[in-house]
Amino acid sequence: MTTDKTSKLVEIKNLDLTFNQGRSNAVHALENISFDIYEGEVFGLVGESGSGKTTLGRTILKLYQASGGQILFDGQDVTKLKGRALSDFRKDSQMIFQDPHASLNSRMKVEDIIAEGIDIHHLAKSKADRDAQVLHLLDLVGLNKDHASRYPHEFSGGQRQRIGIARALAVDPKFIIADEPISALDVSVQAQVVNLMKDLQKKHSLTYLFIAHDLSMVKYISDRIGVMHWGKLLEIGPADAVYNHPLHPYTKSLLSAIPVPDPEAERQRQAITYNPSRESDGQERSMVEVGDGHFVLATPVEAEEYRKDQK
Ligand SMILES: Nc1ncnc2c1ncn2[C@@H]1O[C@H](COP(=O)(O)OP(=O)(O)OP(=O)(O)O)[C@@H](O)[C@H]1O
Repeated sequence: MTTDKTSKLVEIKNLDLTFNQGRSNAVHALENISFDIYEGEVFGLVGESGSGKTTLGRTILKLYQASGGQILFDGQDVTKLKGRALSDFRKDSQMIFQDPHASLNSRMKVEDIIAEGIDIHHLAKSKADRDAQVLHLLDLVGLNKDHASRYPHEFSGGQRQRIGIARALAVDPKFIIADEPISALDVSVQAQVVNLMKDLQKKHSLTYLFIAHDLSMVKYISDRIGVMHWGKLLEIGPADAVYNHPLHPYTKSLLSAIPVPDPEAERQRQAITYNPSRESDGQERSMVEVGDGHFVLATPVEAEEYRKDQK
């Protein structure tokens, strides 16, 4: 995978979001999140359920309003987009959802689901052009023309996710947020869908934010990985570094939960329990670069410990 480290497609600066602000049920879902996603990069975002991954994705796409901070897309402040610029942003950034069953309108034919964005953004010159685009998209995702006139319930989970991918690709986007795109699929088809997404990313020079809780699959598709917990980014680094030399105890704990295929290694695998007390001790922490491009949320003292740990 080639990553152009000079060109930032998405810049997230000190992003904050509190749901139900000022009420007793307030949730601080995003806390001072800063990171960039480079053009052509796959950025994997991992963390357990409730850590804020979906909220972060939806906030980047302007589906939720941030309480503070800034999001730049192609250098433009997302919160300030209006009119034509907003419409372009809506076309350039697409989402693939976790549950392909719930996210596809069951009363629409596949061709109309796939062509939704083409219609909204007036990207077809004629009905024949629209049909041709749909056929091309079906082919791209490994489906065929006979599938165009069918309904979502006639497909398997993996095929439905392929329809969701074709729908996202239909408008020729730059950026795709895939929110746990394989979590709802049978293990046997998960790798096929990830491989397809990887191929398409290369072919179409796409940039992905790939959200998942399973680090093993994320490692396979991502250039860099960010680890989230309780609304905070705890660690960011090259995929290999985060996977092979995790720094933050939370990342270590996440990794230790992954089963290993080798039975002997699996027998010896010890799950590490994470003690989150350091996250609520009131100490000020910032992202510190401990290794090459490998950052961890730490106090100066902890940063030293992480540096030693790395050696
Ligand atoms: N619309 C909302 N209103 C209020 N609270 C919300 C809303 N959406 C999410 N939350 C809360 O924000 C926190 C982060 O949720 P989020 O769905 O972003 O986590 P997640 O990491 O994507 O989890 P999952 O893997 O289960 O989707 C949770 O505590 C959740 O209950």
